[in-house]
Amino acid sequence: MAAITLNALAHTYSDNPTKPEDYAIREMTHVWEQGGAFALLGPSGCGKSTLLNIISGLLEPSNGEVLFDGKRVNELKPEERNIAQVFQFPVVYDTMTVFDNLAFPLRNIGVPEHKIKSKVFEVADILELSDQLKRKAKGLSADQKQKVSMGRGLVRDNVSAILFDEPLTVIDPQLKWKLRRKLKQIHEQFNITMVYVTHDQLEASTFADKIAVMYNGQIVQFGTPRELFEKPAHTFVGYFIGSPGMNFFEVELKDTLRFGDHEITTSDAMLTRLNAMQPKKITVGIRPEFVHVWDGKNDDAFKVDVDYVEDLGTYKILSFLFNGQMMKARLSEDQKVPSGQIYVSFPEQWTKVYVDEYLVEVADPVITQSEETHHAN
Ligand SMILES: Nc1ncnc2c1ncn2[C@@H]1O[C@H](COP(=O)(O)OP(=O)(O)OP(=O)(O)O)[C@@H](O)[C@H]1O
Repeated sequence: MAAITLNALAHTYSDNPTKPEDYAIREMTHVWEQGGAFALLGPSGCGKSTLLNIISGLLEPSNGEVLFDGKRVNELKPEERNIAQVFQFPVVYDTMTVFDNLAFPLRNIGVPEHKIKSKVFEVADILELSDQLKRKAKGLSADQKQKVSMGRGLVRDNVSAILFDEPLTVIDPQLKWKLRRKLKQIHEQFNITMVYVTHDQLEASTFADKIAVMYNGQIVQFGTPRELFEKPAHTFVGYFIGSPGMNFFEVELKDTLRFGDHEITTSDAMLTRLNAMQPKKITVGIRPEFVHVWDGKNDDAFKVDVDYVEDLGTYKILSFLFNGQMMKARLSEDQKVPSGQIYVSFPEQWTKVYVDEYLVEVADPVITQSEETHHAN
């Protein structure tokens, strides 16, 4: 088991890289702590597989270091890194039995046969493969084959980490949740560092304690599913996480934040910070879940036009035009379905401000004891 550190790591497939876009992995420093269950989440082509292959040693990075428990492993071959990797498509030897498939990594390193037997039985039991051990792998279903692939990673005692590269792609939807639960159980039982690559936010948040969101070769946020939802550190996280994603609109800084004729409420501390930054582009984001839709007229709220309401069973998505821009609000099942002109507001706590796509944060105002007493009264 190991902590995996990526130190000033970068990778390009180009022979002559000249600009950031030439890099599949842009320089990053990142730590996967020992024993954690992590997900690496991002759209197709953002660099997930490249990063995983660098960790496992299948690919040599152009720059930077990979460290396991603080020890540089760049020069170690994949088989010397004690990393198990489970790919999209199961890697099994069809002509061998399930037992022999599971025993393979142990036989390779000369483990005595009696030890192999007990280890294979233990892992087969966890993966619910005990009654399949004598079968040839060829006849197994895709999910059983994928379990054998995972099992091959788990039989070795000294495995530092298990890397999963979209392991459920070929699994039937109704079996996916079962395998996912199994992975979670294995993580709890073995306390192994696990990194799970996916482009599916549901898969990421059901598996991982912490998710690294990757975009254009960079990890733009590393946080719990809740942090990614409540406090997206980058506009891409706001857009990619959530269904539908965050509403964004570009504002101007003129004493206050303005979107057309509308003033967007924000703190004085935020305005001071923004004035100091002199940003070229300021974007405001609010999640549909946090847009407040008023039942009736409210002079403190924005007057907007309803475009349409989509009924999704247990909730509804209201689309409305705000200063000519389409935005969305999530309505609960029992909420009245509005039409025509309605009033919405954006609670300040959930209204996030981004400069150059990154979240701008200001410290919460310090409340002194006397103020607290005053508020309490
Ligand atoms: N062998 C290669 N040679 C050249 N470019 C490559 C190679 N492998 C990947 N790339 C490029 O590097 C970038 C990152 O690809 P990578 O496969 O790591 O992304 P990914 O997030 O895993 O995508 P996917 O989910 O589609 O597998 C992409 O632009 C891709 O085209």
